[in-house]
Amino acid sequence: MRVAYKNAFAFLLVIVAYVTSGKAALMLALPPGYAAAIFPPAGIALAATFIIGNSALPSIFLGSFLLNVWVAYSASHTITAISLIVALVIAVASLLQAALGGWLLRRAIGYPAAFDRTRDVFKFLFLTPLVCVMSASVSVAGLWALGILDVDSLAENWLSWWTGDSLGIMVLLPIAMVLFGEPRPLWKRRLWTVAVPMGLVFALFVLLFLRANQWEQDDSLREFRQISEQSLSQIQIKLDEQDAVLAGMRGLFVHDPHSYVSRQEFQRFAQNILTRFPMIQAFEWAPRIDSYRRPGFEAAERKAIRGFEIRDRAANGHMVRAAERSLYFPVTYVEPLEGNQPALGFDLASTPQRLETLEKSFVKGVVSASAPIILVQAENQSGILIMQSVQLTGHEIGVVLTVLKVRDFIDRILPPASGLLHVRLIDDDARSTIYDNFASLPPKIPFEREFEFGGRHYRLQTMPTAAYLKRHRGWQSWAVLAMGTFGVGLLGALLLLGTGYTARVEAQVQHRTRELKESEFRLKELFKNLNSGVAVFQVSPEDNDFIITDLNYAAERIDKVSRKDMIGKSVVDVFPGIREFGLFDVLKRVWKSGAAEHHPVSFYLDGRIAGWRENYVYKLPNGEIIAIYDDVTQAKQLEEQMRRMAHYDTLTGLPNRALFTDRLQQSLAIARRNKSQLAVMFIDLDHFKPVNDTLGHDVGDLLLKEVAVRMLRCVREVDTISRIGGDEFIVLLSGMGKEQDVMMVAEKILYSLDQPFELAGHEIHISSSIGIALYPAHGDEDKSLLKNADIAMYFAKQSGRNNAKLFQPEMLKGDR
Ligand SMILES: Nc1nc2c(ncn2[C@@H]2O[C@H](COP(=O)(O)OP(=O)(O)OP(=O)(O)O)[C@@H](O)[C@H]2O)c(=O)[nH]1
Repeated sequence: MRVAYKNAFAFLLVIVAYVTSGKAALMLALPPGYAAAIFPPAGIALAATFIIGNSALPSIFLGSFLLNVWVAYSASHTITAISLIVALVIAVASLLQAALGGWLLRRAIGYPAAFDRTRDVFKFLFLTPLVCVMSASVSVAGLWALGILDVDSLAENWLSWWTGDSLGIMVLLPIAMVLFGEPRPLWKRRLWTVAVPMGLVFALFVLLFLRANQWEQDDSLREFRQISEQSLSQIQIKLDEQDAVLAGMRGLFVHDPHSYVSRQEFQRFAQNILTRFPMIQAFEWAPRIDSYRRPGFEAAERKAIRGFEIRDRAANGHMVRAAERSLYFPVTYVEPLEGNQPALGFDLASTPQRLETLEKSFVKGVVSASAPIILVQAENQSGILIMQSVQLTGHEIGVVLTVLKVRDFIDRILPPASGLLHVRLIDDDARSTIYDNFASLPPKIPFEREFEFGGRHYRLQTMPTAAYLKRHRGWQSWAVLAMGTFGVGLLGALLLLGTGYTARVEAQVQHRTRELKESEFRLKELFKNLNSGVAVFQVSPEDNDFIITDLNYAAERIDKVSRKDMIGKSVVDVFPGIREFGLFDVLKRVWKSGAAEHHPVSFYLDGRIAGWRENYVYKLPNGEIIAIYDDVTQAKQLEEQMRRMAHYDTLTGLPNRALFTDRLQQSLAIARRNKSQLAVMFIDLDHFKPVNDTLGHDVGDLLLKEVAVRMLRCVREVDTISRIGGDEFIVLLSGMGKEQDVMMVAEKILYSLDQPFELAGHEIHISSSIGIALYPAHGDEDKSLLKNADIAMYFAKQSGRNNAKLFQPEMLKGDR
């Protein structure tokens, strides 16, 4: 329902816009012909097929047809078959052009169309004149075939048709797009930036055109007015001559010595004048005859003219013997007789118009003209009688008159250039047109003059003929409008490009802004939720400090600070330790060089990791310095623990066997090079098991730890003691070669461990057995030395415990 309503609206709109804009444009057209400088309907039609598609074609056809019927009707006030055919031909041409144009534009540019790229606008400007070849060619050919246009004017008409259509499209299509085109948002915005400026400039050019056209028409009608004035004065001169002629004739009658002018005298006089005034149809003399004189008068005249009698015209038009009246004015003399015979004997008093003229001429005594009458001697055109009363001696009176056949009279006296104008002569008193060769009815009569003759009021109207207008056609105003319209079209193209470019840039800016916002949002979220601390710095104005400009939540958490207390503060003020940890130098270096740096900061308590931070410092393109940092203390502590577990005994903290072996091998390598000696001790606690068994494993552990402490006191720092399992320890005494020295250390250990231990409220007694092997005497590598020390320890156990035994090679044999 909505769609149907919309379609019906579009259908009607196209027709109404087509017809009204077309009529307006043709009013601007140069007469004669169809040369409208701009023909907006062509633009409306193309816009309709471009925007709506081929479904707009019926309304275009109908619009064009109605427009052309209207145009034909307003020129002639009738609708003829030929004007319908002309309208049909032009409608078909318009339809073909709109279909072709719409199809071409949709193919070349596509729809919806933004017209925002130079390429598209050029396509539009190029295709428009090409498409307009269609209607101009079909229409002009059709008008020629129908005989409306002659061959000579074909080129001129084609050109103006084509120009009008092209300019109509160039101006109207952008405006139609602004009003109805897609994409709507873009075209809507172009109302003020494209349509209004184009409309204003176009209106300006139309005003200029109208002004120029006015001047041009005034100019071109100057000759027409001159010829019209000439024609008027010619008519007046010729009429005034009638006056003179009749005065002469009257003189003939008045001054005749016998007071009687014979038929021969009249004939001689009249013939003389007729040769000088050929446009006079007849000269006549009509005396007044009272009814009592009628028989005598008729009898006398019959002597000269056979069958003469006073006559008048019957209702059927035939001349009959006049009825009895008190007086008559019978036409008695007529010159030339030939062609005027029916007038002989005709009673001028028998018709009201003639009688009225007679009376006027007698009353006023001057020449009087009759209203247009149908002559008795020439029924095919109207005539005028011009009468002059004559008073003869005595009571005799009569009239002399000339008879003018109006058409012949005017045709003869109009100037030679009169082919350039149409003339109409009106008898204002009788309200009747007595001469008319107007071809059509102009809306306004361009030349009109009133004049008086013979006591009557006449009006002369003229208008230029088609031939005149063709000769005087001025192209300046047409050129003004055509060039102006072309300029408006180009202006439109430029405005389209400009606004299209702006719209495209705006769209890009919007797109970029959205992308930036999204990216900023992501960064903000990252900044907020990142587990690492992020601090942003700016170098202080003096270049010697850094000001904190931002901190994230993680930084607040790690440094146990709040953002609002930090932002805007100097980094040195807030973190005094930053210089000490070298971080301040890092900030300075990164700020100067721009190269990112990784800077770990750690500090220890009791030889153990107490804090550890990993700092990554970068310089941002805007000069800001950003530090990303993590508190990795826990991870580092865990790492440290793991490392210790790999090399140390977890209970006593002594090196384990792996670390001991490594150190022993290193010491052996040094001893080999230095040709020095070293000693390895194997120590096993005596009676340790009962401690575990009686006091518990925990006390056993405490004892083992205390044993380690005591043993460490018995050796030098360079020596290594290792617990290798249970209650077994091994000792490396590097750089120690003399037996006595080694034995002294062994004794120290034996003594130290033999002392009672006070542990968890218990006094515990243990002792130890020690086996000793020396390098190079008892082995030259770690395994053999440890094995031999173990064997020696076995012997120490065997010999009653709490003693130390030096390895002896004999221990390998024999009983252990
Ligand atoms: N508390 C404790 N006991 C351990 C640990 N490792 C081993 N032991 C125990 O230590 C004892 C060592 O055994 P032995 O050396 O045979 O016992 P001993 O009483 O010292 O015997 P002799 O060396 O022959 O005097 C065993 O009972 C083990 O269970 C430990 O880490 N802590």
